[in-house]
Amino acid sequence: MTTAPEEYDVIVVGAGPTGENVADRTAAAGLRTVVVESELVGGECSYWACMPSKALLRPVAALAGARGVAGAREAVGGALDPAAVLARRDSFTSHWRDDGQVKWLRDTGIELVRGHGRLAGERKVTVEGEDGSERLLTARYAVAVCTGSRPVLPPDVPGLAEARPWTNREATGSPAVPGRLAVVGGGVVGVEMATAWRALGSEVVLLVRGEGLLPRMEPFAGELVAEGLRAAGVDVRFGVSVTAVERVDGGGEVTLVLEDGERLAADEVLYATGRAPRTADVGLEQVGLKPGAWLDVDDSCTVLGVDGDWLYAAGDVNHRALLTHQGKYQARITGAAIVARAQRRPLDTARWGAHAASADSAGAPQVVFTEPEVAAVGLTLEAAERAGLRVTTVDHDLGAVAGASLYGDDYRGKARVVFDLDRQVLVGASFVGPGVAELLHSATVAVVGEVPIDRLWHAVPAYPTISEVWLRLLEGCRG
Ligand SMILES: Cc1cc2nc3c(=O)[nH]c(=O)nc-3n(C[C@H](O)[C@H](O)[C@H](O)COP(=O)(O)OP(=O)(O)OC[C@H]3O[C@@H](n4cnc5c(N)ncnc54)[C@H](O)[C@@H]3O)c2cc1C
Ligand SMILES: NC(=O)c1ccc[n+]([C@@H]2O[C@H](COP(=O)([O-])OP(=O)(O)OC[C@H]3O[C@@H](n4cnc5c(N)ncnc54)[C@H](O)[C@@H]3O)[C@@H](O)[C@H]2O)c1
Repeated sequence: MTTAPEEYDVIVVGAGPTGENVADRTAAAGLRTVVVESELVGGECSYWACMPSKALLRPVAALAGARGVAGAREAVGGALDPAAVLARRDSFTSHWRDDGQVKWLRDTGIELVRGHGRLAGERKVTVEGEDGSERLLTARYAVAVCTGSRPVLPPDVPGLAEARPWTNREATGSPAVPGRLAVVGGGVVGVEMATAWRALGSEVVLLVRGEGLLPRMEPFAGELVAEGLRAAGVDVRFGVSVTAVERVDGGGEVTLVLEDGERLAADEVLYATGRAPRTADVGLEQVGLKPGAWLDVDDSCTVLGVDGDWLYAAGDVNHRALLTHQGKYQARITGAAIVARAQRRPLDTARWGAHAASADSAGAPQVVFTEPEVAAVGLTLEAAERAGLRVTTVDHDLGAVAGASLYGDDYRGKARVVFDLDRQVLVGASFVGPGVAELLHSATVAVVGEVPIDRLWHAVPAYPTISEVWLRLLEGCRG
C-alpha cells in the first residue's frame, strides 16, 4: 500500500558522489531536499570503485617509489603485506558501512529515504522499502536521477554467468588474494586491477581483444602501461577473445576457452568490459523514456525529451564522463540549475556558463593509477582531429627532465600536449610516468582556462620538479 504523498522541493534518486552533491547544492540554497538510496550512501565510488581500488593501488606506488631511488631501495627488501593492504582498503570503505555518510546527510539538512526509487509521473517518485512498503514522494521543483552505472558482461560467452566472474565489486572488495587471476578487458578497470592484484601476489593474465590498452587515451599511454605490467610479471595478451568460460560444480578453478582453442585455468576471472546505466527499473517508461537507456541531457543536465524542465540526470547515468569528479561537477551545475529555475532566474547555458557542464567534453581530467601512472585532460590528437581542429602535438621525454631524474633513478615517461594552431591554446595534455598524477591540474587549468600560449609562457614551473617539462612543451608550441 502506498502512503499519502510526502512533499519536498527536490528529490534526488541515488546517493553516490553525484547525488550527494546535487542534494548538497539544493539544500544549501534552502530547498527541502530528500535523497533516495537503495544500497549504501556514498555509492559505487566509496565502496566498490574509486576508494577501495586506490587504497589497493597506493601501496603499490609507494613501494615502487622507494624501489626507484638508490639508497631508499636498500631499505625496502620485501614485497607488499597483503593482509595490511587489505585491512587499509577495508578502513577506506568504512568496512562497507555508510554511517559516516548518513551523518553527513543529516548534518547538512538532507533527508534520506532508504529503498528503491522509481519515477511515477511528473515530479513524482515512489520508493519501495525492503519490506515491500511503498512511499510516494512529490517534488515542487525537480527530480534528479543519479543512479550511476553497473558492470556489463558480454551476453554471448557460454558459461560466463554460471562461473560467477568477478566484476568491479569483487575486484575491489575481495577479502583474499587469488592465486591466479584472469582479467578480461584492457580499459581502466582492467589495467588498474591487474596492477593491484599482481603486486599483492596473484599470477595475472590480462586478455585484451584489441591491439592495445587504454584505447581512449594517447597510444603511448597504453604502450608504457603494457610495458609496466609486463615488467611486473603480468602476462599481457592482445588480440585475444574468450569464447566460453567453465567452472566445474560452481566452485574450484575456472577455465577460459580462448578463440584459438587454448584453455586457460585461473582461480578467478575479472570481467572489466565496460558499464551500463542503472536505468532498467527507475520508471523511465512513466515519463515517456526507454528503460535501460543512458539518459540524454543538455549541458545543464536537464533530461532531453521530457517537458517542463523538472527532470535532471547527472553522473555516470548520463554517459557524459564516467568519472567521480565529473559527476560531482555535473552535480554542482545541476544543483545551480535547479535553484535558478526554482527562483525563476534564467539559466546561463552559454559555453562555460554557470549552468553548463562544458568541461565534460572540453576539459575532463583522468588519472589511471597504474605503474607508471597516466594523467590526461582534454582531447587526444585523434579526438582533436576528429573534431576538425587544426592542431599540432609537442612530445617530450620526461626522463630528460632534471626533476624527473631526481624523482626516480632511470625515470621513464612521456608527455604530450595538443596545441590548437588557430586559437593558440592547448586543447589536450597527457603525461605518463611515476608521480605524474599531481602534474595534471596544471594542464587542466591551461586547457579549461584556454590560456593563450604567450601567457602560459610566463607560468614558471619550480626547479627541480617534473613540472619543468612544461618549459619544453611550451617551447615546442611557440616554434
Ligand atoms: C573499479 C572502478 C574504479 C574507479 N575509479 C575511479 C577513480 O579513481 N576516479 C574516478 O573519478 N572515477 C573512478 N571510477 C568511476 C566512478 O566510480 C564513477 O564515475 C562514480 O561512482 C559515478 O558516481 P555516480 O554518483 O554517478 O554513481 P554511483 O557511484 O554508481 O552511485 C549511484 C547510487 O545510486 C543508487 N541507486 C541506483 N539505482 C537506484 C534506485 N532505483 N533507487 C535508489 N538508489 C539507486 C546506487 O545504489 C548508488 O549508491 C571507478 C569505477 C570503477 C568501476
Ligand atoms: N582511475 C580512474 O579514473 C578510473 C578507474 C576505473 C574506472 N574508471 C571509469 O569507469 C569506467 C568503466 O571502466 P571499464 O574499464 O569497465 O570500462 P572501459 O570502457 O574503460 O574499458 C572496457 C574495455 O573492455 C573492452 N571490452 C568490451 N567488451 C569486451 C568483450 N566482450 N571482450 C573483451 N573486451 C571487451 C573494451 O574494448 C574496453 O577496452 C570507465 O569509463 C572509467 O572512466 C575510472
